[in-house]
Amino acid sequence: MSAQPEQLAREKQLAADAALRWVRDGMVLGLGSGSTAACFIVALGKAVREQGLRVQGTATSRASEKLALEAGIPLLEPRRGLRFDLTVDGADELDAHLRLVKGGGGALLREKVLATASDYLLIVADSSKAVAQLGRFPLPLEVVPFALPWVLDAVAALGGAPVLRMSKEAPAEPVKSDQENLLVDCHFEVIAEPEQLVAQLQNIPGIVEQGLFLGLARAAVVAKGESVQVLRPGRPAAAAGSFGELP
Ligand SMILES: O=C[C@H](O)[C@H](O)[C@H](O)COP(=O)(O)O
Repeated sequence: MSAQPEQLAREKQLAADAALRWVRDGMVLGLGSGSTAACFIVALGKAVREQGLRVQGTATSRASEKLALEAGIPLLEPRRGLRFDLTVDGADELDAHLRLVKGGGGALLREKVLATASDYLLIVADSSKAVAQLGRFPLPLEVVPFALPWVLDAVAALGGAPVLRMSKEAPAEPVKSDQENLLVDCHFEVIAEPEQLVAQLQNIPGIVEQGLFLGLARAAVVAKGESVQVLRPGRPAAAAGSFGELP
């Protein structure tokens, strides 16, 4: 039976709180997007305000930037040479190799930029995100508006049943990313060969970024019920309390 929304909310909080163990004084952090990353930003802000933790960060979305400012976390603008000791971010799906599907909240481009500029990407997730095989969650793409018709044709030819993401508040309007691009959700159902799919998507002009994150995550903190596990690519899960190597 799948977990109830209240249980998943509790698991997000547990994973986010556990992720604080990766943070060290003086770190430069990438701040992820979505509801689980939001729990982390709030918890981090509390540590900054109440325990004098000194960190700086850059956010992967306007929403996370606003949240971080409200939480009292000093923010850094993008600049040449800026790297992150640690980025903490959520995921829509993760497998045993810590291959990820991201972008359910539309922040995949900035998320991939920061993940790539980070020495350590830590994923925080509730139990619903850990899957045996990627693909049930529709794969998000960020697409330049002019290229949309051809991108839809090309993704359909790959078997991805593309759907333009529409606004929930204004159903006639497409969702725009922070870069004013469109978002397309591709229903593959099963992504058997993620590396091959990435290569195919990278060949389609007009796709600014796609939501498969391969070889980027170093660890994932996944909460299930009241227990928290740490997953590392291809290695057995470690229980909370034996967090193993830190960044
Ligand atoms: O674009 C959004 C991000 O990739 C999120 O990290 C992802 O959608 C997971 O979000 P949530 O923690 O709300 O499930």
